[in-house]
Amino acid sequence: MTFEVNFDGLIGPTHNHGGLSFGNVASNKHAALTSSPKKAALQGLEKMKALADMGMKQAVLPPHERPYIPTLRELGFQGETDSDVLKEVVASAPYLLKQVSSASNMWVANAATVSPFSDTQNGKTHFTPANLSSMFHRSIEAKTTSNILKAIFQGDDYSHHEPLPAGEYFSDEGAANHTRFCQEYGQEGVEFFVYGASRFNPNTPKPAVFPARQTLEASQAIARKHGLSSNKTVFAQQNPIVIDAGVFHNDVIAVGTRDLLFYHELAFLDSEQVISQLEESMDGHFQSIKVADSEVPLKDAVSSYLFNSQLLTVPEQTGYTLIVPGECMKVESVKTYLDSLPERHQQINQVHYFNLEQSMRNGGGPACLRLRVVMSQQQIEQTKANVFLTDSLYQELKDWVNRHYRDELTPDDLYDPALLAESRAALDELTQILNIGPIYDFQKN
Ligand SMILES: N=C(N)NCCC[C@H](NC(=O)CCC(=O)O)C(=O)O
Repeated sequence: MTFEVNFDGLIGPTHNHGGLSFGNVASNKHAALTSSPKKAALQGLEKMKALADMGMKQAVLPPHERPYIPTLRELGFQGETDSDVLKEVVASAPYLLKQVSSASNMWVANAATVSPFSDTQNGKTHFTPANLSSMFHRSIEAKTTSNILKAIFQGDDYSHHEPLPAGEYFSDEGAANHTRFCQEYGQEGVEFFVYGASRFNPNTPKPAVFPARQTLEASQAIARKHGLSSNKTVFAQQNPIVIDAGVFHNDVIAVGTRDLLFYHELAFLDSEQVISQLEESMDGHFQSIKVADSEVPLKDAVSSYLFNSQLLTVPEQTGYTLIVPGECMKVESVKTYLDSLPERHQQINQVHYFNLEQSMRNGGGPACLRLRVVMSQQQIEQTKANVFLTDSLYQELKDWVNRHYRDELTPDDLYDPALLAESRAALDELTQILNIGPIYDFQKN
C-alpha cells in the first residue's frame, strides 16, 4: 500500500503576529496583536489528531529554533553568549528581532517541493527545500528544513537537493505552488507547478501591487532536478489579479489531489488551457470543480481561505472530504456554497470545519500547515524518527506544549531574553520525544 502522508508543522513557542508578509492580507491586518503560542500549537495538534482518527496517515514536523541566533551572527552581531547577541540587536537594530523570531516555519506547505518516487526518473522521492527568498523572515528557514527532512527521510529511497540559488530570480515557495495528481498514490502522476511570474521574461504579465513569490524559472529548475517527465509536468501562471487581491500562494485559491482540482475561476491566467493540459497529461482521468466569482467573490475566498482547505480521500469512504478553516462559516457566500457542495458535486461529500484562528491570523490555513509526502507502508515502517501521530505521541506532544508554551505573547515579549532559553529547552526535549537527533544549531555547538 502507498499513502499520501500529511506532515503537519508543529507550531513553535514564539508564534506571534509580526505583520511581516507584504501581500498577505491577514498578516498585515493582525500585526502587533497579542498571540497565544499555546493555543496555536494545540489548535494545530487537534487538526492532526482528527485526521489521524479518520484513518489518515498523519505525521509531524518539528518547529525551528527562534529567535535564530546564527542569522544574527551572520549579520555581524557579536557577543560571547547568545543572550549578549540578542542584547546587541535590541540596542542597535531592534527591527530585526521579529524577523528572526517568527514561527513561520509552521507553514510547511512552504518547506519544500516533494516529488514521489513514482514520478521521478531514478525512482527516488526527491525533496528541494524552498529558498523562500521573497520574505526575509522566511528566507532563514531552508537550512533547518533541510536538516529536518534529512533526519526523517533517510536512506536510498530519498534524494535531498540543495535549495535553489537565493534571490528573486529563482524565488521558490515550495509545495504551496505545487500539486500532484494521480489515480493511485503509488502510480505515476502529473506534477502541476503554478508560478506568479517569469523573472527572465519581463514581457509576461505580473502583479502590479504585491510580489509574485514563485518564479516560472524556479518551478522549471525543480522539475529538472527531480527528473520529472515533460509530458507529466504542467506549468501554469497565476492570475496577477488574484496576487494583488492577497493570493500570495496558489494554495490560497486552488487545491487538488488524486484526479480532482477544486479552484476559483480567477485562479489562473488561462484557466481553460490549464484544465485541458491537465486532462491531457492525465489521459482524460481528471475532474475539476470550478467556483464562480459570482458565487464566491475573490475577496471572500481570500478572507475565508476556502481554497486553503485539505482535500482528502479518507479510508472506507467514497468521494472526497474537505478540511476547511472555521472562518468559512463566518463568510456568508462561502458558507452558502459549502452547504450546497455535497449536493451539487457528489465528488466532495464531506466538509469538516477546524478552528485554526491563531495560524489564520498570519495567513496560514489547514493546507499551509501540511506537507504531503507519498510513502509506502514499508517506508513508513522504516522511518526511525518517531513522527507518526499515534494516540500516545499526540498525548505526549500536548503535554509538552502545555508545559513549555506561553499562554500569551505580545510584540514586546520578543525582547525578553528568557524566551530564547525557554524555547531551546522545549525544542531540546522535543528532539528526544521525536527521536530525531540534533537537528538544531544550538544542539551542535
Ligand atoms: N499559503 C501557505 N502555504 N502558507 C501560508 C504562509 C503564511 C506566511 N505568513 C507569515 O509569514 C506571517 C508572519 C507574521 O506576519 O508574523 C507567509 O506569508 O509566508
